[in-house]
Amino acid sequence: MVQAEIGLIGLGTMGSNLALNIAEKGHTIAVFNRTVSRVDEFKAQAGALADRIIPCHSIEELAAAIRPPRPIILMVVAGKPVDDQIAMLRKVLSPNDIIIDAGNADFNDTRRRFAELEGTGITFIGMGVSGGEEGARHGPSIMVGGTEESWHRVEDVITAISAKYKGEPCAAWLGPDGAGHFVKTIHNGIEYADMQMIAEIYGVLRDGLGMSAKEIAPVFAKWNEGRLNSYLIEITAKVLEIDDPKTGKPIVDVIVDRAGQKGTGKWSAIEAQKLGVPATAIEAAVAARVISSMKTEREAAQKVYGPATGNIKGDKAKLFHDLELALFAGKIAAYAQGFAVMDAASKEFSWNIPLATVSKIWRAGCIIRSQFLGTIAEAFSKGPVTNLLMAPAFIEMMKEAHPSLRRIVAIAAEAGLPVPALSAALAYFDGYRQARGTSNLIQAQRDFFGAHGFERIGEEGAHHGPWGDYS
Ligand SMILES: NC(=O)C1=CN([C@@H]2O[C@H](COP(=O)(O)OP(=O)(O)OC[C@H]3O[C@@H](n4cnc5c(N)ncnc54)[C@H](OP(=O)(O)O)[C@@H]3O)[C@@H](O)[C@H]2O)C=CC1
Ligand SMILES: O=C(CO)[C@H](O)[C@H](O)COP(=O)(O)O
Repeated sequence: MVQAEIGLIGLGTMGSNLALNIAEKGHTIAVFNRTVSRVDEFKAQAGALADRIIPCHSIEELAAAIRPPRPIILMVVAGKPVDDQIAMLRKVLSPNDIIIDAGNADFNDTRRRFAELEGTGITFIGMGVSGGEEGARHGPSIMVGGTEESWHRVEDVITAISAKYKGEPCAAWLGPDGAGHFVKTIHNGIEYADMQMIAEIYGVLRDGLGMSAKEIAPVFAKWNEGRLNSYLIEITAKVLEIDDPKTGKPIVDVIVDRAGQKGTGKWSAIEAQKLGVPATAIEAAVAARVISSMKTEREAAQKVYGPATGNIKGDKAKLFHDLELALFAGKIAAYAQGFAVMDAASKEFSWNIPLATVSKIWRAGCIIRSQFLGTIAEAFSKGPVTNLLMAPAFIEMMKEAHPSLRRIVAIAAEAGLPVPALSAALAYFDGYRQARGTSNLIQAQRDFFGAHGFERIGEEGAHHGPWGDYS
């Protein structure tokens, strides 16, 4: 009987494409899916690659079809399904076999799974995969967490299936236990911020300037040729061009303005808060998706307060230039936040995440791939970076772009158009570059009502204010 070199459980969007990608790279792969009928259907649709696919109708059959030590990829919905599959696998696997959770997992779950599998002889890898359907099929960006030894055991196949940036594989070992899934989570947090800021600019163009989807599409297409060049800007231009076959209207105009979310954005915001790192653009993007889901309440509130005034006036050429730079400045702030969160987590969990490598493996394959990530990679390659806002290349870019961000946030506020992620990015930048902020007043308030104490300028130790006569 032909023995597969690798196995995969979960033939959904990502799993089926990843399995085809693996088969295409010359590996025989055994596959299993909860809904068992999908397994034969998948082989039947695999065309020329079908010979390298072994369909398995039970977990026992899957284990028997793979040559030990067995590497098995899980590509199922996050949470309990992953635990259920691991529990099933534990009954049929042997010491030295490797379970690779390639879904989007909460890194806290990944850490727990590492602990639960310790001592069983089974190796566990938590692996983030990004690139959507197309990436999984032809080359995703892959973020691996686990022991370095376990990485070397799967390195050949993982690098073979990954995207390549100028020949370099977009796959890397990023540290032990939850490091890979943490980095994938923050990738998605940044993805949320990127997408939200693009949507906010679209809102200014649509509701502030009254432009149609067809008129907005070339604006993004043009921006894609410059500093904003990225997969998300590219697909935004494409999406805005496409018509709905049912109505003939632009497809975006028939889609309900309620965004879904599966958890990674929220996990990013939660972990940033836990680590004490401001990730306000990411948080704003998560909150914006939540507000978007409150459609009925929003409709009622618009009746009470009226719609945004919109109707932005002024020099169009100057406005478009400001919009492009505002998006760029917001992007710099959001990435600065995301990388700061990863840096803090790396220190907190002693992961030693190579941030230069992270930016390098995000240059191709993943959803946030962009020209900009090349500049980030260069900044990290030159040495430690406290915050991207302080890296020389970014100082220049931010100096040029932040006045535009300021103007766009002001114009949008005046017109009543919500730009929460761009506003958060601007406030973060303004807070970060302000040598004397306003927390002296907060310290005074805290000491007044709770005797919490404060530091005095130029003096050591804790101090209290002369509140006695006033309280
Ligand atoms: N779609 C994307 O762009 C990306 C997704 N991911 C992540 O990849 C993973 C898979 O996503 P995707 O392929 O999009 O999802 P799909 O919904 O297309 O497929 C989900 C898969 O999970 C299986 N599954 C669901 N519930 C269970 C369960 N209780 N027990 C066993 N198997 C179960 C499904 O089996 P069945 O056929 O029986 O329902 C199916 O094979 C997720 O973690 C997702 O977050 C990561 C990067 C990109
Ligand atoms: O990981 C991904 C992309 O990188 C997935 O597409 C994920 O589902 C996106 O998150 P959400 O569904 O919450 O928008």
